[in-house]
Amino acid sequence: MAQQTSFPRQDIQVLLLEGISPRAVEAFRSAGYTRIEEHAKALPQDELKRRIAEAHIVGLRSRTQLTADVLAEARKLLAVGAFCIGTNQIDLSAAKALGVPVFNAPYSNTRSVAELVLAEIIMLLRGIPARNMQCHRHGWSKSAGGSHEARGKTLGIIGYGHIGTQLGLLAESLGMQVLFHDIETKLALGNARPAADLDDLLQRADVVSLHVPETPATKLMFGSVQLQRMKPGAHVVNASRGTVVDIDALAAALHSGHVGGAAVDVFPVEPESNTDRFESPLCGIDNVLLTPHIGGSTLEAQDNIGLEVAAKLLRYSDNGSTLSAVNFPEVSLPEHAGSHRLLHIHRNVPGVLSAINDIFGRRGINIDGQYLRTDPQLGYVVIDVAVDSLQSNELRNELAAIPGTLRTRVLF
Ligand SMILES: NC(=O)C1=CN([C@@H]2O[C@H](COP(=O)(O)OP(=O)(O)OC[C@H]3O[C@@H](n4cnc5c(N)ncnc54)[C@H](O)[C@@H]3O)[C@@H](O)[C@H]2O)C=CC1
Ligand SMILES: O=C(O)CCC(=O)C(=O)O
Repeated sequence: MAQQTSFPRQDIQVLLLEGISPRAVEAFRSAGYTRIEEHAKALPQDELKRRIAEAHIVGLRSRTQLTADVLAEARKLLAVGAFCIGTNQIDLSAAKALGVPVFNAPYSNTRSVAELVLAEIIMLLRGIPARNMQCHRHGWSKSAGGSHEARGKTLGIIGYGHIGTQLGLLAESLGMQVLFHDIETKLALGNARPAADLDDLLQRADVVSLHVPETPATKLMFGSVQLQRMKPGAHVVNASRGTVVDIDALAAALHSGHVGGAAVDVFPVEPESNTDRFESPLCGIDNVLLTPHIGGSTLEAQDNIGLEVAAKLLRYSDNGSTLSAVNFPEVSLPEHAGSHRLLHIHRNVPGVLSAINDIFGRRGINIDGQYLRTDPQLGYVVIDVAVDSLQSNELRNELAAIPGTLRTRVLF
């Protein structure tokens, strides 16, 4: 049976996990949403299943694993907000098959990551991680050995998207030469140049920085073969995803001295909470800067993300708009003052649209506005009609009975 979910805002349960910015909470409250449950960290999977069963809107960051298994429990779920850039922690296809759009913040922490990486590049080129450790151990090694200016060095960026391009511009302002490699053809900003291929980049870069998403193609894309192709003594930065780099191979290349240093923010296995122990083969290697997945963790970025993703969730919940959803046909909708708005999400099979229109035709109801977007799997139809609440509920019941329907909703 298709899900039917239409109710007042104060009945909508919002579940916010992983310490999402108070700006998001304020946004929900000022829009009239009062049932907001906040958690400072990710929930264990069993607890998550119990909590998500009650939730209409879920907000998470990178730790919560929204698997198909968990989503199967989410019977009331309307939408998911990833309060970050990456959405690899969410089974997007499973969410889509349930008729649940997922929204994220594709730019709000871009600058924070780029700034951190830029700082790390300077630190690595100066050999600061090891010198810092020596001083902590009461050592003193005042020497220029292995210490270099960033000016004139070559930065190789793998994944020239939002973060990669920002980083490239910042690095150029230091006088670095920027080379990049991407699977897509990208407009080179500033004086950046595309490398002939990944090997070409690896052979020429003094620092290699990874900025690709986690996909099947990027999993372990950076292993012993790629590390060996790097210039001896060159540095590696990974602030993308922990699965992209073979961390054991990186540890071996650091121990052998072939890689000069590394800065790593993301790990194949990350602690679930700040009280859990962090383990990595990179622990204890002096010339490695380790950070606890905080590339995007600045107050500025978190506030911006809180506002951006909350606004997208509210717009979908109040207005039906799916603009910038990452797994859903995108519909940008006007306001619907004076009419009831019926939302119909269905599997994209033949006959659904004519079945929808038949319902209104049979009842002699004039449609004020109709919006339709489909992709190969899913159809999303929005219908504005000037009817009363009784009629809109009857219409919704009829719409929900159409074969292939996933979810229906009425917005008043
Ligand atoms: N450490 C942290 O706290 C943060 C980490 N991230 C990670 O950084 C990643 C990149 O973020 P954005 O730049 O905003 O993403 P983006 O989507 O703008 O850029 C990614 C680029 O990688 C390219 N790409 C994809 N597969 C590739 C491959 N196999 N080889 C070469 N290039 C490939 C894409 O074509 C695209 O240009 C995110 O997906 C996320 O996983 C993002 C924000 C914060
Ligand atoms: O801040 C977070 O929890 C995750 C940041 C991140 O990795 C992302 O935005 O993709």
